[in-house]
Amino acid sequence: MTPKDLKAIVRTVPDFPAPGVQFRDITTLIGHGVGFAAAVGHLARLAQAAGAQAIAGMEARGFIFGAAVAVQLGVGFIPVRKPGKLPVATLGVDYVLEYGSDRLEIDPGAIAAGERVIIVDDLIATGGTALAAAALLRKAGAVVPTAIFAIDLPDLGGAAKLRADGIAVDALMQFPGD
Ligand SMILES: O=P(O)(O)OC[C@H]1O[C@H](OP(=O)(O)OP(=O)(O)O)[C@H](O)[C@@H]1O
Ligand SMILES: Nc1ncnc2[nH]cnc12
Repeated sequence: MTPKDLKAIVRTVPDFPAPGVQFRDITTLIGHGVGFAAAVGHLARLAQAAGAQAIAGMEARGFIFGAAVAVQLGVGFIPVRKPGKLPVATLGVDYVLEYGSDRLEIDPGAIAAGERVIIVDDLIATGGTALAAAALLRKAGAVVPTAIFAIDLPDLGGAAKLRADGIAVDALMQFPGD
């Protein structure tokens, strides 16, 4: 299936989780066996082209795509977690979302110095989550050249912010758009 076919499977839910937000829901995409496999295949090709030595994914939706991509490439997966979940001393950062704020944490021991880590997530909106993840991974010694998303919401400016921070951005589809 092409990225355009995949876009037709993503569900849009208006006014969730707050009035005015068009929620781009991947539940319908990952529930479609052929579509999910195709999405992971496209993301894995992009991550391989970026020279992935490891994949990092953000809890929770980033785990779905990131872990699948890591398995497909035969590289390790680094979980970027919501607060209080990791059983070791963590590196953490607070960040702002399209509809709230949160905190991300990683185990710094999960990253080898100079390792080329590619970020994979379901969606980029304001870029707050991906920038926070990149900052954490870099602090732990990783090189973060590229971030890859199933969905980009370019009007919210996240991809542009990542590029300004020196991170290449790839996505399978954009909303709104063709
Ligand atoms: O570019 P941003 O404005 O930071 O938004 C994108 C992030 O928002 C969503 O996660 P969310 O924090 O809603 O958590 P979830 O994966 O647990 O649903 C999505 O999965 C991205 O990680
Ligand atoms: N509009 C949106 N749809 C789905 N997930 C999101 N995360 C941040 N903004 C989002």
